[in-house]
Amino acid sequence: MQLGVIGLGRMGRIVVDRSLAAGHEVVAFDLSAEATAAAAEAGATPADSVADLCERLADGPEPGKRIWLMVPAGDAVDATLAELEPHLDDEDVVVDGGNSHFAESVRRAESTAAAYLDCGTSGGPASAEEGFSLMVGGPERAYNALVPVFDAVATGPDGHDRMGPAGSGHYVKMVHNGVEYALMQAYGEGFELLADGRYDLDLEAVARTWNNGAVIRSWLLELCEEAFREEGSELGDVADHIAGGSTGTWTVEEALEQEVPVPLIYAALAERFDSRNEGRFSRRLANRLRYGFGRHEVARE
Ligand SMILES: NC(=O)C1=CN([C@@H]2O[C@H](COP(=O)(O)OP(=O)(O)OC[C@H]3O[C@@H](n4cnc5c(N)ncnc54)[C@H](O)[C@@H]3O)[C@@H](O)[C@H]2O)C=CC1
Ligand SMILES: O=C(CO)[C@H](O)[C@H](O)COP(=O)(O)O
Repeated sequence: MQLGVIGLGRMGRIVVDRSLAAGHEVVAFDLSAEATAAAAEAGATPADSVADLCERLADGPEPGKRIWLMVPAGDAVDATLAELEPHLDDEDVVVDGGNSHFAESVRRAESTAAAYLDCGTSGGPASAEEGFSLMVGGPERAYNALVPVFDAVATGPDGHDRMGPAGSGHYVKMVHNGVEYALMQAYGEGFELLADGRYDLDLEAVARTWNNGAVIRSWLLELCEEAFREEGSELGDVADHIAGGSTGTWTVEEALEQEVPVPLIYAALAERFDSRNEGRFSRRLANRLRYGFGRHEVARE
């Protein structure tokens, strides 16, 4: 099958490489000429613009174009779709494999001439070898048409499925990320207690032991083991600062709208925000208020 891939960064390159390895033909484009050249070296046909990519796909053996977007979520997706639109018709399928907000995906699906698949992608760059987990939303016909590509990009046939109509793929991925936040927070709290608790522990050994048969074994726990192995039990100079947070924010916003309690996910998100604050105002105020009501000493910087 012939596939166009737009966006050849950490994730898009894996889509290219795994598709090529499965025998698909790939036409690749990135705003970065170096990224496009690197994909060409790996065996893809380079395109020098979105229009050029569409022309090269139009020459393909199967009717209709299949185009996978792996650009940053937000404006880049709309900008790419705006360039694609004059070249699209209802035989074409566009996949957005990035972390787009599900409501944006519904809007995009309604406004493009092509069949639109919103595809939540999990596994990250570490999945280059094994393949991703793909959560796909959109028309069944388009999903079925892309199955050979999904088989290649995912871990295999069990690594992808159609979740439901437009938006549902990115909706499931959004919730997946909320769960990811909560799991990271739970492991973080447990290891913090072990690090600051009664025993002088080798946390890599703890994580390794847990990863071998324990109820709480998981890939995230394997990544904890790797982090302690590479940084040490004290985590070396790793900063007390967590970036990102958009997908967790969306999960909490949606939970509020649906009136579903997600206190663990919210707590993990709040920890992220807190990590970016030096000297939390609320804590400073509480410090001062204890003097107000109890004449307790005010700690000062
Ligand atoms: N890195 C990760 O662990 C994961 C990332 N994602 C999502 O996948 C998407 C891509 O992420 P990454 O590959 O990590 O980002 P990246 O920053 O490594 O790569 C993005 C690529 O898109 C290119 N690009 C940007 N705007 C473009 C445009 N208008 N036309 C053509 N190319 C353009 C950039 O030059 C860059 O090469 C994002 O939505 C991200 O949230 C999803 C799951 C995991
Ligand atoms: O989707 C992911 C993992 O599943 C990506 O790593 C994503 O970039 C995480 O973003 P954030 O931590 O800012 O929500």
